Amino acid sequence: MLMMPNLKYQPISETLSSGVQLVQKIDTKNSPLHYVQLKILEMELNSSYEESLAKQEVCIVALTGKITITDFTQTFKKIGTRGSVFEKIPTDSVYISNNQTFKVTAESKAKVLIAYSPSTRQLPTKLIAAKDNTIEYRGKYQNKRLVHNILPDDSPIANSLLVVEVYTDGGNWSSYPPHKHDQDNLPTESLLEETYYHEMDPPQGFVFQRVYTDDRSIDETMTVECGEVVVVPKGYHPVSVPDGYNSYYLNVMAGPTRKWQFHNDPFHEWILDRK
Ligand SMILES: O=C(O)C[C@@H](O)[C@H](O)C(=O)CO
Repeated sequence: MLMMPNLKYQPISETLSSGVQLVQKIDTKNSPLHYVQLKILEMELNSSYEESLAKQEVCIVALTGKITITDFTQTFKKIGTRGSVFEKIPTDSVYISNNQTFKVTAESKAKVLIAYSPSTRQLPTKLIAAKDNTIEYRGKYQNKRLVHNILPDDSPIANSLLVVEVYTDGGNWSSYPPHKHDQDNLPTESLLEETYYHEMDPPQGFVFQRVYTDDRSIDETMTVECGEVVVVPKGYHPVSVPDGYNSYYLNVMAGPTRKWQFHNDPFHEWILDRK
């Protein structure tokens, strides 16, 4: 019998050092993913987190609060723009390439997301300022969403990582109509694994996320609560948001080629053609 992989991760609470809590950790050991890894840290004022990278690049996102990030050559002081992700304004991030050491220091209470992907080609460290995020309004009817592109596939900053924030208001659907990107078959489709870090406003809210493949070897419909992560090793991955609650999620994607070329589920693609 085929075992369905674990796709949903509840928050954890692991003290890494004084004032630094690890609240999410997705890696190749606890998930079915090979290209995407993730850590989320909750940091108290003046606490710090240091890590030496091997063959991985990172994108460090100041989800909330102010932080200083250094790779010990360049330092980006007091970056981060918001007290809550639901202020719906872009934030600052920093890209750091493989084989480097970085340190994050909290200049206020802060929540920090670190996205990882395998990398062996050194690239310059870069600040991805809030003002450099491209903002997109996608969809119509109950399929509207707001997108902040932090590391889109036309950005030359990273080797593999793609990072995007998506806001979906109550009563709407996003990552919809359902699409997938699990075939390394460009220009038709790219292979990108994906993670969803979810928050809801107000925080007692929930969303539904389905992950399914054409052959239904994966077909999971999950109730997802604030702070949880859903991983998408393959398959379609739509999200629906109940009335009264607004949804935020941050997607990290990576795969063998840094191109987001998705394939819509042909049964539901007609949704796009409505007048
Ligand atoms: O447009 C959306 O609804 C967001 C999705 O595209 C999301 O970023 C994703 O599924 C990427 O594959």
